[in-house]
Amino acid sequence: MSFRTRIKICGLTREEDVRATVAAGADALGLVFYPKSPRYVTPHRAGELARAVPPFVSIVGLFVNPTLEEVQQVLAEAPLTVLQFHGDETPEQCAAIARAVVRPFMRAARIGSSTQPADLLEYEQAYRSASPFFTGLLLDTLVEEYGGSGKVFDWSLIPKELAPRAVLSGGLSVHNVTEAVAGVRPYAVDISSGVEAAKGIKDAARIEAFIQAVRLADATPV
Ligand SMILES: O=C(O)c1ccccc1N[C@@H]1O[C@H](COP(=O)(O)O)[C@@H](O)[C@H]1O
Repeated sequence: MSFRTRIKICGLTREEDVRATVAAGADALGLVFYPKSPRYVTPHRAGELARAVPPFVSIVGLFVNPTLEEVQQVLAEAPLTVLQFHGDETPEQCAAIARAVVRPFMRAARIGSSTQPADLLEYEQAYRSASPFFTGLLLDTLVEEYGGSGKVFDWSLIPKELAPRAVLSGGLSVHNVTEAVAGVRPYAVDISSGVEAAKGIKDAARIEAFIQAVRLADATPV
């Protein structure tokens, strides 16, 4: 039996993109609450988009260095399943927010040329020991802006033991995701710019092709 890599499509801003993401078979969709992102949605808009999400599809709220009040404002309007911290949040800050709002969280690890595989295991351990609400690392590329860059990092830096519990992101697309999944075997993949027609505007055909490409890798023997 082959493993089914989980798939998150991030940065949705329109109902039609939510519907296309769900119809294509994604496990999760991401809403961005970082005001400087071209994919930013207000808490109210997030609530509207969430109405198009059926049961068993997770809604991930992406935050960059939020205050507890900002997260609470979103949760007052939109039923987020999981929080994604994608800034400079310490283990203690993530733990405090997650505990206060009673939500599991993922933490982005931004990987650059000087990152060592052991750094990632240490980083994961720091968040794991800080909170029972920590569910895993999301591996992204270190760039000047916080994320959504469409840039790939060196996947060989991912420790073999970390991959099955990590979310792989950063510059994924239909062109490289089969190789990424077959080579890294992550728990999940996450994509934003690679399935866009323009920033914040998703393309249904690209979402579908991306998911097919992941399933192709899932069917490839390890
Ligand atoms: O999407 C954004 O605008 C964004 C803003 C701030 C932090 C993270 C952001 N997106 C996340 O970045 C990674 C990689 O995205 P891409 O596929 O390379 O475009 C992904 O996890 C998004 O959720």
